[in-house]
This record gives sequence, C-alpha cells and structure tokens, in this order.
Amino acid sequence: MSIRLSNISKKFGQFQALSPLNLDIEEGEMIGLLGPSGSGKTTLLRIIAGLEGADSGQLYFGDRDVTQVHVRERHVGFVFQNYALFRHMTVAENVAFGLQVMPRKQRPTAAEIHKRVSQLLDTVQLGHLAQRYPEQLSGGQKQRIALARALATQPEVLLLDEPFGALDAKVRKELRRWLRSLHDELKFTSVFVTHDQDEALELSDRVVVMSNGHIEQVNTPAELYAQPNSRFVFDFLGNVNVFTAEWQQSHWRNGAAFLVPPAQPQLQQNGAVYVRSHELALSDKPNSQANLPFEIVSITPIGAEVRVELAAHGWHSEQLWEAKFTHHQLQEMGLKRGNLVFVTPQTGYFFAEQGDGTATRLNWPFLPPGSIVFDI
Ligand SMILES: Nc1ncnc2c1ncn2[C@@H]1O[C@H](COP(=O)(O)OP(=O)(O)OP(=O)(O)O)[C@@H](O)[C@H]1O
Repeated sequence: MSIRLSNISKKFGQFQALSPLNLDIEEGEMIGLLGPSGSGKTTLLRIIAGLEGADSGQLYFGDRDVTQVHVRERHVGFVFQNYALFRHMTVAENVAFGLQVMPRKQRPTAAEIHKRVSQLLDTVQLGHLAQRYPEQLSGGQKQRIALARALATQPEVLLLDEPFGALDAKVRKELRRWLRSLHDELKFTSVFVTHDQDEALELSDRVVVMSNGHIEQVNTPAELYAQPNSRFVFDFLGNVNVFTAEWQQSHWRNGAAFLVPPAQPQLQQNGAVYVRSHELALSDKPNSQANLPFEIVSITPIGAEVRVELAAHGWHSEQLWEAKFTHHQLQEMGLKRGNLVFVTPQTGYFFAEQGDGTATRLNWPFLPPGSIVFDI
C-alpha cells in the first residue's frame, strides 16, 4: 500500500508541531523517520495511523483518501516502544487479540485464528512460548510478540514508534535484521520512528530526516551520506570536523592554517568546510593543498578502528577534530599523543557564509582517497 501525505500540518495550541509537509511512500517501502527529540516524528506517525488528526492537508493510502477515516478502518499495524502487551493474556492470546475483536462478519473462525496465530509465532520464531505470559518474556521476545500481534490482521501498513528503543544494543541489532528480513518476506509498507542514525541507515530504504516540524531531506541512506543538503543533515548523520575560514586570494584561511579548494569560482568566498573523520589523511608536514596543524590529544581503539582526537594548533576550531583509521594504518604512521600532525582532507563539503544553506562537494583531484601524503 503506498502512502501519500499532501500539505499535512499540525499545531498543539500555539505550537507548530508539523509545518505543512509532503511525502510519498511507495508500496513495500521501509521508511525511517529520523530526527532529534521534539522534531515531530511521532506526531507524523500518529497522523498516518489515525491516532491524531491533521489540521490541514490530505492523507492517501493508495488512491483512497483516508484523511477522515477512523483509526480502526485504516488497517494499520502499530508497534510501540513499550511493548504494550496485555499482561493477563498468554502470548498466543495476545497475538490473537486483533482477530478476536474483528466484527463478526470479518472475523475468521476459531480454527483459522488458531492456525494464523501459530503461523505468526513461527514467523517470529517464538512458537515454543505460546502459553507464556508477557512477564515471563525478555524484552526482545516481548517486542517480537508485539510485532506478531500487529501483523495478525494482515495490515498493509506497519507503523513502529521507536520499536527497539528499550532494548540493549545487541538485541536491538538482532531485531533490526530480523525486522528487515520479515519486511522483505511479507512486503508490507513500513514507517518507523527512530532517533538512532545507525538504525535509520541500516533499516530504511529511504530516510526522512526531520527537524523542528519539517522535513530536511528524504533520500536513500547512501545518497544522504554522499549528498547531505544542509548543515543540519550533515551534523545529524555522524561526526564531522569543521574548518571555518575566510577567503584570501587563493585559499581559505583561519589563523596559521590554510586550505586550497579545488578550482571552482563559487568556492572563492568565506564559509565552512566540513570533513568526515574517514575522509582525511595525516602527515608530518603540510603540503600545497593543506596546512592544517593539530596536536594529537588522544588515540583510542574502538573495535576495528582507532579514533584519533586532534586539537587545532595555531588556529581556531570550536571543537576537537576526529580522525579514524584502521589499526594497521595507525601503526604505519607511528603516531603518539602530543605529536604535531597535519591534516589533508580528501573530500569535504563547503557551506558558503552567504549561501542558501546547501553544500558544494569538494574533491581534491590530486589526492586520491586512501593516500597518506607525507610531503608536497
Ligand atoms: N498532545 C500534545 N500536546 C502538546 N504538545 C505536543 C503533544 N504531542 C506532541 N507535542 C509536542 O510536539 C512536538 C513534537 O513531538 P513529537 O512527539 O512528534 O516529537 P518526536 O520527534 O517524536 O520526539 P521524541 O523523539 O522525543 O519522541 C514536541 O515539542 C512535543 O512536545
């Protein structure tokens, strides 16, 4: 079932929780609503579900205008963060609930309900727990049962509000993979809310990045990463290093530091260069492209990578910079805390001070990614 939001807005009193927004979700797509707390994700999800009415606009499921349709008639499955299972019912009874309360004419027979419940419990791989009560389940098991219950009535749209928010990191990861494969198998359309970037990027076909009640950008995870269209999206999708600079004749300058941009006239102005921690090289000398001196503040192994924290030396940066390398790369460089090093960005993004908020992608042609340059 495709979903279309046209000009949807919502106020709570004087507070504009959602500015008029448009969004098209394709049939079978899995969409992540990603944004900081208070950005309007849950409100948007509740409007799609019919738990909240919009102040303006239209909502379509396929060709059907469901703007005024009651939540019960929308045929959506809903999964909340806090499981919301019925405590006095067994697992099997919880899963059967949505079917039991269907109007008599639509309700399957008792035998059919029984069959469907056991199929669903097999799908979520918890058939052996059918007779348990929710309090006898782990958090991850409860959430799988909540999913089975939401899927029992065979909704074409599944809405999930921080479904794995209450679970620990390992279970979260497992359930994410499992939800994605279930989605691919059953082909329902899913919209889920999260403020976890990894979750959004790993699970979604497309991510909707929200801030302050509006949509900042909608795109596939790969495209969002490659082409963030605002500083907000850039900042929100991972750690980033910023070089704030003044344009001086042939380069961007900040104190003793400078950076030469690729030769494009629109770059020749004041602004900020954003550089990701994976997209830079360290060397013991400056070169013709970059003179960005830093002192190494810390070197911390994190899983397969090593994070190097860097303090600007002889120029001003609001925050420490961060560089990430493999253990092998770092060993080859032989760096220590307190060393003076020079950063050479390999790719980056430029936001002009007087610009419209969109970024120009920077590729320095004479330094292929992965190269470590030690001299000019
Ligand atoms: N029923 C309500 N009455 C008044 N204000 C509300 C109501 N529901 C939400 N809001 C406000 O609307 C804004 C958006 O809330 P919403 O729950 O959609 O954000 P969110 O992005 O889901 O945040 P979180 O990640 O914290 O759940 C918030 O500022 C919130 O305080």
